[in-house]
Formats: sequence, C-alpha cells, structure tokens
Amino acid sequence: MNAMLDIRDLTLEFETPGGLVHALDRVNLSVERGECVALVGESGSGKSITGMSILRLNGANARIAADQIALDGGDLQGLSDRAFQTVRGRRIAMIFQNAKSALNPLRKVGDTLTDILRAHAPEKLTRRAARARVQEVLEQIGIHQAEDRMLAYPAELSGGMCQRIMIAAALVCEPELIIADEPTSALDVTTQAKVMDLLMSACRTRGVAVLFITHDLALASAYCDRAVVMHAGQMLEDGPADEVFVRPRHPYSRMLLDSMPYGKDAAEELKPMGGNLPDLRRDDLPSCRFADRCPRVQPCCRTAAVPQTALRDDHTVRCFFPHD
Ligand SMILES: Nc1ncnc2c1ncn2[C@@H]1O[C@H](COP(=O)(O)OP(=O)(O)OP(=O)(O)O)[C@@H](O)[C@H]1O
Repeated sequence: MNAMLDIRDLTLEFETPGGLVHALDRVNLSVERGECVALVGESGSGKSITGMSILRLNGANARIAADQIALDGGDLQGLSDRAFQTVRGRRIAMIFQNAKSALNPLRKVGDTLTDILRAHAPEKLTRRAARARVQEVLEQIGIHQAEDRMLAYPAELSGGMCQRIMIAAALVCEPELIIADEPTSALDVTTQAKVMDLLMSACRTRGVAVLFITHDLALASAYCDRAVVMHAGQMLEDGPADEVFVRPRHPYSRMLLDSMPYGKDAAEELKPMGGNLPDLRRDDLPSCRFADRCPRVQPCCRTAAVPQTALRDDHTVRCFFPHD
C-alpha cells in the first residue's frame, strides 16, 4: 500500500532581495496511515517550511522542485491551484500553534466550524446539517456542553479550548493527513497532554496520518512512532522514535539530544549546541550543512554528495560517519 504522504527530493528556495535562500535540500519524508511522525530540529532548521510546502503555503517568493509530493499515491504537484483547493482543508488539514489568533475573533466558534465544513465537504450540506455534524465532532473529542461552546467567541474560551476547537476544525472534514505545527507549545503541560491525546486518538482510531512538527523532544518521544531530524534544510536522520531519541546515530541528532533536558536526570549537565546554523544564502554551502559544527567532520563531508545510508529497513542517516 502507498504511504499516505510520500515526499521525494524536495528542494525549496526563496528569492529575496538579499539573495537566493537555499531553504530545503532534497528532503525525503513519508508518513503512513495511522502513523504519527515527529519532525524535529532546532529553530530555523526548516520544519515549518517543509509542512507548508506540502500545502503550497510558502508564499510567492518560494520556488519548489520535487520528484514527488504524493498523497495516497497521487502526486499533488500536477494539480492546478483551483484543484488544489479541494486538497487543502478537505484531504490535508493544518493545525497551527496559536489557535486564538487563527480563529476569527468576530465569529462564534460554532459558526466558524460550520463554515469550514460547508466550504470543504464533498457534498452540499445545509447549515443545519453542518452544525449537527460539528456538534457531533466536538462531542466525540470530549468537549462538554458542545452546543453551548459553539455559541462562544474565541475571546471567551481558554487557549486550551481554542486549540481543541482548531483540532475539531481539522477533523470535521475527515482529512487523510494532519500537519500539526507546534500545536501545543502555547499551552500548559496538562492541557498539552489533553490536546496531544486528542490528536493521537484521531490518528489511531481514524487512521489519519499525522506530521507533528515540534522542538519538544519529550512530547515527540512520548507520542510519535517515528522521528525525522532536520538541520539547515536537510533531513539527517529518520527512524523509530524510541531509537532516534535513545540512541541517535547522526552526530547532529546526538548534539541536539545532549543540548536538551529530555531524558536526563537533574544532575546531568546540558551541553549547549556548538556553532550556528549556516547562512542559507551562501552559494558555497557544504554538501553536509552540519559540517562546520560536526565533531566527526572529514573533508569529504563538505564536497562529496552525502549518502543516505540505511542502518536498517526503517532507520536511515544522511552521513558518512554515523555513530555505531
Ligand atoms: N518567505 C521566506 N523567505 C526567505 N526565507 C525564509 C522564508 N520562510 C522561511 N525562511 C527561512 O527558512 C528557514 C527555515 O524556517 P522554518 O520556519 O521552517 O524553521 P523551523 O525549523 O520551523 O523553526 P521554528 O522552530 O523556529 O519554527 C529559516 O532560515 C527561515 O529564515
């Protein structure tokens, strides 16, 4: 069976007054049905623009090239912008970090959800039928007194409740893929867990594929099946979450883990990441963009095409000298 999402050799550049930004370099990424894949890496590593590339949301100065960006086996690249509108929202939903600002402050949340459903539903729905469906989804995801909640304006709801409304907005059209970009980072820890449980229940019970973009390795390891580690627009490691977060094989994944509190006891020291991300406007970027920061670097890392090495069927690294 096809993976639900299958991206091959995605390259993205931005034309800017300061020069061409080489933002993504031959990214490969796949997510199966009912699977949750974490996309992790430090700030600026290219996680969000990868998610936005799938939905063509990178803006007018973006230049995308890819072998394929396939959803359930069908390449999305050939679709006209008009045809793509039926993909966005209906087949692929995106959840952003700040739900409060994403919801229209002047409309009751029930009206917003009803509008979304009516705009994307494959069949024509009356307002009454759409409202009933919205209420059903809110109840399914455990929102009490759903009918009353639908009458509230975003400002009248907590941040956690708004985020759950956004998840309902994503689920109401029964998408095949959800791209969740830091969906819980504005929430306290308890609400964070509730929202993640909700997302994961959609993933497991409805077979939705979830791409979970996050810098929170603890959350990623608690909820995700697989982890993909990015650095400066390159995908450096892809493997089962419990392997990548316990025994990372790429030197960058190891540095990233060492720099974060995840998995350490209180006495253990954090090692700050050395160096900085390279300037992506450089025309002479090394083949491995981590080379200038890497403790294992050799001359070939800067000049030769770096192989994507399969350590096992389900675990790859893009590195000449991975850890054992
Ligand atoms: N429209 C744009 N024009 C030029 N460069 C851009 C544009 N959008 C993003 N970039 C650059 O692409 C790189 C990756 O950005 P991205 O937002 O994907 O990072 P991220 O890993 O999601 O970081 P964070 O965790 O902080 O959200 C950054 O260097 C950013 O400056």
